[in-house]
Amino acid sequence: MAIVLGANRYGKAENRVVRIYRDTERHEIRDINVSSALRGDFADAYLTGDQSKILPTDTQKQTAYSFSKEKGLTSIETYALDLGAHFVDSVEYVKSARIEVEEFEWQRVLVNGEEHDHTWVRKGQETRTAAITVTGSGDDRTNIVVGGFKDLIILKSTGSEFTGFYEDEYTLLEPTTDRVMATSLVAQWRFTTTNVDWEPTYLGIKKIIIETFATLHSLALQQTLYEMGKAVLEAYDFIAEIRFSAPNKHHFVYNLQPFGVENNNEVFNADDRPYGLIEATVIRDELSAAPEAWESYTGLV
Ligand SMILES: O=c1[nH]c(=O)c2[nH]c(=O)[nH]c2[nH]1
Repeated sequence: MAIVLGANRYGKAENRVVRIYRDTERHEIRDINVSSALRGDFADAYLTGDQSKILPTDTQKQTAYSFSKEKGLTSIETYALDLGAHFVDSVEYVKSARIEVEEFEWQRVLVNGEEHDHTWVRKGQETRTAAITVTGSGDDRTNIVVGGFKDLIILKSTGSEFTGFYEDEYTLLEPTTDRVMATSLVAQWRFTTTNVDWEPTYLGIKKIIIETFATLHSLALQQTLYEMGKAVLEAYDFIAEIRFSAPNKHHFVYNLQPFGVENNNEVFNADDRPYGLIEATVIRDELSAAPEAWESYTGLV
């Protein structure tokens, strides 16, 4: 019985294209995960290793990024149709193209009740957390409460820079005065009392953190964390300390120059790893530490 090549297709999976429309003060964002797969006259590549009919998956990737600017990314259906038609129409060996797109939705943050021009949180709620430690009884009773949240995904498309950093012989990073800054924020704060109106306090702290992220012209994620913590401690005298863990979700400007396409901070590759991980505690220095407050049991909180 003969052995033959059956169904086959190939392409580039999961290109993380972020397109910012920034022609006016009020930016728009489209954030997608796009994959392309081609079927056609590709048997030679499998059977003999002849690649002469193969449009590289790298080329498919470049096209996905460039089309977000050349054709625009205002609806994923049109974008996907444009991309698919391009592969089928321009490469004679391609008989069909499948384009799959996931779109991540973002919601504008409110600052003083008004929609912000260039800061969003990812749709889908963050997870609220609490960890308490009760020790002793009667007059010896202590209650330590830590509130917080995790997975608050927040992004600003301008108002962030990173310059003037220490450089050595391995430094390649170029300074930038205008970049996308995004993180999946974890924040935890320790209360000095249990006499707290928990619900409005949670909402109030979250609001301060989001508003500070949006409005502070950031010189680094480090500075943003400190200013967010400081603002929370200034607003709530019963918070002793706040801790942040913030992965720097890098958005690298995609190089479209080889295709003669201008990219003025409009098309980004949202890289998932490696990521910078910036952590900080902001604390009132007159208060004693409470190390047991931070001894995680599950690792979840
Ligand atoms: O806000 C930042 N802090 C850093 O420490 C850092 N390092 C880096 O490469 N990019 C950034 N961004």
